[in-house]
Amino acid sequence: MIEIVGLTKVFSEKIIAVDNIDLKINEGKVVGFLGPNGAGKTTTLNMIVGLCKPTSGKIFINGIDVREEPEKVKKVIGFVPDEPLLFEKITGISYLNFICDIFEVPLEERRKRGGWLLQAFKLLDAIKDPISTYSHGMRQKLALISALIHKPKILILDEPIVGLDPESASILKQIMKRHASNGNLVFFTTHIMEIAEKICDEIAIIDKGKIVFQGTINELRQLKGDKSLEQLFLEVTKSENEEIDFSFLD
Ligand SMILES: Nc1ncnc2c1ncn2[C@@H]1O[C@H](COP(=O)(O)OP(=O)(O)OP(=O)(O)O)[C@@H](O)[C@H]1O
Repeated sequence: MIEIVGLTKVFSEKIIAVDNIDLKINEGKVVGFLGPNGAGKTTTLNMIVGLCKPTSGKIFINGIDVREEPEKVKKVIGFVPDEPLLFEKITGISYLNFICDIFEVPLEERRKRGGWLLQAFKLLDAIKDPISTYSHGMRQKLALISALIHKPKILILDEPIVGLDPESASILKQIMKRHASNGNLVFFTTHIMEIAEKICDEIAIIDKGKIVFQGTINELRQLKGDKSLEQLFLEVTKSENEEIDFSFLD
């Protein structure tokens, strides 16, 4: 479980990226984190995984305070940032082995699970090549495989589907759902409403650093009416664009 209490991140006097948010995310669920550009999604994820220090507030992973026992927490987390930084000079397989060593994945397990993941994401042929030769999508897939290889109880993904081809995107969505139904937790950001609608058990919406909704899409519809998720999102974040005069483009 992820429990966030009064979490705030202030970058400067003018930039309050995350403003006193509370969130509770339970295992067994795929939870989408939605919000306009600059709303505070990445900053929140970076604080959860310990890459960014909160100004105030607490984050608990399975009851453990992230700031007090960072190593213990990191062991149960699989994380893919929005722009994964991989070592360019080494091969994909060296990188994957390096990750397996850090997470102490047994040899048999890394062969089986790694082999399955590499095959599913069609990365087997390139795994012995240097990462510097990989396309953007291939890097994304290697980062995803690295995040999944140690069977993390908590999977945190920042815009994981952007950049993947349709087949890989479909496989990732199925893995996310399966991972959650196996009792794990998947928390991910997306701007694509169809993806949220298709795979999320719950969504949390952040706007200008504040949580404006958390619950199921059906609960949001009960509150705001039977509309498309895109329309509901625009209403909740007050970003409807009716005042824009598109005839300018004619
Ligand atoms: N290192 C930083 N220093 C200063 N300001 C930052 C820093 N990182 C993020 N911000 C600011 O914090 C706010 C939240 O940014 P964040 O990246 O968390 O948003 P986001 O919801 O992930 O946006 P997007 O959907 O565009 O990726 C923005 O105003 C951003 O400019």
